[in-house]
Amino acid sequence: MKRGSCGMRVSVVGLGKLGLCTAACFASKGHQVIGVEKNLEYVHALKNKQAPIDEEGLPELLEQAWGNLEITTDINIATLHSDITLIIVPTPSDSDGRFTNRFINAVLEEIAPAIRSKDTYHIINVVSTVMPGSSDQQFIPFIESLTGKQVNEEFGFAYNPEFIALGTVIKNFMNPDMVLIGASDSRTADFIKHLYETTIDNQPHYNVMTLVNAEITKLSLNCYVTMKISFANELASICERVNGADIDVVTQAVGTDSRVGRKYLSGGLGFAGPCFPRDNIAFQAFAEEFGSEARIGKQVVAINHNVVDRIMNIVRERISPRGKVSILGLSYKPGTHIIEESQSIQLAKKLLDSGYKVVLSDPKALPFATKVFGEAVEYKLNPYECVAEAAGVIIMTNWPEFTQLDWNRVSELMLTDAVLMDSWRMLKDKQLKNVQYIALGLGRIEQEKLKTY
Ligand SMILES: NC(=O)C1=CN([C@@H]2O[C@H](COP(=O)(O)OP(=O)(O)OC[C@H]3O[C@@H](n4cnc5c(N)ncnc54)[C@H](O)[C@@H]3O)[C@@H](O)[C@H]2O)C=CC1
Ligand SMILES: O=C(O)[C@H]1O[C@H](OP(=O)(O)OP(=O)(O)OC[C@H]2O[C@@H](n3ccc(=O)[nH]c3=O)[C@H](O)[C@@H]2O)[C@H](O)[C@@H](O)[C@@H]1O
Repeated sequence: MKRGSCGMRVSVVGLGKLGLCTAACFASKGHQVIGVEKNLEYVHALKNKQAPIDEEGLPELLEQAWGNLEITTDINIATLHSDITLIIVPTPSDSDGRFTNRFINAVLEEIAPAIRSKDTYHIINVVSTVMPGSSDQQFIPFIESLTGKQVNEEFGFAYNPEFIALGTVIKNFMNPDMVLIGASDSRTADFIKHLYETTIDNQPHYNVMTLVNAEITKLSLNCYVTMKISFANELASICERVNGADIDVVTQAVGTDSRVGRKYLSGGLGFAGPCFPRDNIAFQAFAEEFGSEARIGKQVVAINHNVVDRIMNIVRERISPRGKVSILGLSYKPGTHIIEESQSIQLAKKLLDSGYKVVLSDPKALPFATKVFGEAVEYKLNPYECVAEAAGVIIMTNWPEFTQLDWNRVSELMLTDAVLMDSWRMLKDKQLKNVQYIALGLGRIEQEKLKTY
């Protein structure tokens, strides 16, 4: 990177799934970015112009970014040669469900000497998801004590979380619905707003507010979206009991009302992954800390857990114990290998506990599943091998690869009159022979119609 070129001077600490994409987005639009990472494997790959993580569009974006993107392990240099530091390190959940700030605090300790020595106004911008109250009660007093400097006099502080989903990180970053800026003062807020205005491709809402309101907003939005998912899943469980009912017809119509919206309203497996489940638990812990109770949140989580129980009930009703059950899809959503909180993994555990023989297939997640199950289950990359001689096949993750399978061949490979369960109704328009087809969210008459289609 040529120092002194135009653009704002930005350092990004933590070049993981979110941080690397963020650094590359800013650099690709001409900002001078210094990325700091402590994982030496990542640093080595990046210095060799390789992306160490798998994210759609990242290699191409890095090609545009390299001229403005420097990679280092030296946080001191990065802070000295930038005007704003974005902190995007993990905030794992503690056993009480609260996010821990220990990695952020470690970064604050590391950048403090450089901030202390600077005679310019430096902005510290936390992007990681944190518990409400963290900025005012912990981070700002901590920085003041480490640097001897006064917030809003000699440094600015911001909380500026992203609303992006894995697999679409770059697209979401460049085209957000909103940019959320919690800031200690207007100078800090204006700086960050300008940084986004000169980077992103659309004109989103800029929601500028106090730090604590931004912290609450981040968690609230994720909890609201999961509430929509659980609403759809509860509706799906009701539709299943009603002759002729079809969850998709209902949710698609409900979603056309602009007060509701169609996104995240598909009845299906429910939410999983590294963000939504833990955000709900953290929101409950936050409410309880302030003497309140997140009553809706508790139900959202309970309904989410119930999806696997609904599937297990159908398995127990229709497949005798010791029968072979094949699970198609293990990752928490298509396009990723991540199995954190995945309902497929929970289902496989319950099947094993109930004495079924379990075979797993997934385009990307098998190596990660082996760490969970060892030799207790069978693994088949080829879905046709996975379903052979199965008394039950359950489609869990909605990988497009599964829709494209030859389903006549699948049903021939399965035992005669075996159970085929479809969590996302991917096969509802297909002609299926010799199987008991059961789709979550479809009432009984609807299922019969499909069988004789
Ligand atoms: N991944 C996502 O799509 C989203 C993540 N978030 C939040 O962003 C934060 C980061 O998440 P991810 O990027 O997924 O985590 P990640 O684990 O993929 O990346 C974090 C990176 O920070 C590095 N790191 C930790 N301490 C460091 C230090 N002192 N100096 C330099 N590097 C350091 C780690 O080595 C790692 O590469 C979390 O709070 C997460 O909840 C929020 C929205 C979306
Ligand atoms: O705070 C975070 O870290 C991020 O968490 C989620 O991102 P992510 O977990 O990557 O994935 P999503 O694509 O949103 O999917 C989450 C889960 O919801 C499920 N889902 C989604 C949509 C739906 O209608 N139903 C449903 O069950 C998916 O199957 C998946 O398990 C949010 O979508 C991001 O806005 C947020 O920034």
